[in-house]
Amino acid sequence: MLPPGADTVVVRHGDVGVKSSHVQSEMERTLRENVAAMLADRGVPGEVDREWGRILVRTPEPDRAADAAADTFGVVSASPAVAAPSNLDAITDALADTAREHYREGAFAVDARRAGSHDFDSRDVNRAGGDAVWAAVEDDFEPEVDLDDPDLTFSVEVRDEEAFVFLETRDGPGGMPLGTQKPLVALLSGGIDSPVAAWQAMKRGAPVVPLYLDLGDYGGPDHLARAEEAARKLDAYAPNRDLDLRVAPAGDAVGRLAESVGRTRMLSYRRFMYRVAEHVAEDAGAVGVVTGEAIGQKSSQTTANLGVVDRATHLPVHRPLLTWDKQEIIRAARDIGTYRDSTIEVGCNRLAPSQPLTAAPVESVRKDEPDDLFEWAREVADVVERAEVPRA
Ligand SMILES: Nc1ncnc2c1ncn2[C@@H]1O[C@H](COP(=O)(O)OP(=O)(O)OP(=O)(O)O)[C@@H](O)[C@H]1O
Repeated sequence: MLPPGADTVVVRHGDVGVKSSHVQSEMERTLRENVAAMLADRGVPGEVDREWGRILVRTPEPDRAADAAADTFGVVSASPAVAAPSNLDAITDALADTAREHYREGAFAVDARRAGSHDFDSRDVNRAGGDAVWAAVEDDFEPEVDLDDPDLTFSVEVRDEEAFVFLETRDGPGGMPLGTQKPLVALLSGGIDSPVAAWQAMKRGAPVVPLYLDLGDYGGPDHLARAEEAARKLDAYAPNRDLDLRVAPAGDAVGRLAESVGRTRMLSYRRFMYRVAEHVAEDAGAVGVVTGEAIGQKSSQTTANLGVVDRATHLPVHRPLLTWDKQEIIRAARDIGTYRDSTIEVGCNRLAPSQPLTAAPVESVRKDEPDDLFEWAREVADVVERAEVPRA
């Protein structure tokens, strides 16, 4: 619900506020750029300013602008609002106009916050605002005040020169502005988990370089399409970043592993995958790898085996979903829009041996895997290609 004459979106951010003033200022600058990029990507007109620990979007389309802001990493919430001069008369006028437009029944409250120097305080705004709302509607119905559980809350934020009146607060993803961390290579498969993991890393400010290993005969024709679709969905959260999917042709290497390695095959495959990711990271200036692995989800993801596969790379392997249950992951995938209903036959399943080891000693994994496994990884990384992902 928008107040009449709504012309601004008040955007709040969270973690940014706990940094030193220099870091905070940098982060706010990045957030401002990202909100502006999100608006531009969606064709929403607006000017984005930074003021007193808030981002303000001045826009003729506050509804769409609030949605765009609420999809931007680092944003805690966004409220489409009408701006008024910060004096009691102007604020109560805006509240009365808003009440006439939207207050039809039930109980209401006025919830004011104030910062800066004024000759009134927030209790004065609550009192005068409450009277104004009451007077605006009392000829039509009997208004009621309920400060604990109102049906409609008239919110007011008063700052030095301006005040903002709004009725709703849309939740953003929270986290930190994208670009405030160094990038990570996101291993993106055609599955449900890896896009959620990449999104989580992005939410904490790290841009991702999406990497897909094309498993050739061990994959499936729609795996690549799935990975591309996931990259496209992620790209919609980061319009000013390069989220083209990088595709590594790993079919030959995987075929050779299938022929030559037994019960530890999946671990060698994953060690190979991390090595490819490491080389791609070096080329892209990324400082780590992010995957959708979770403890115990597969035999290669036991606590013991995660340790074995980590030894293949000097880069940290980040696993945001490490402790998540599948249902939580599915819920998150639905929320962020990367969930695909139909399950695919995963290439890894075709590659998996019938009796994989759940706690393989790293020495025996190394002994059984081809000596030149990591050379294959280098060769594959050298011919990685970009699949340009058309915008969503
Ligand atoms: N072909 C691939 N290309 C890139 N990354 C992959 C590939 N296969 C697996 N991964 C990475 O390894 C992680 C664990 O692999 P696993 O076999 O459990 O994935 P999956 O079930 O195919 O897909 P997901 O984990 O995305 O649901 C994935 O979350 C992903 O980060």
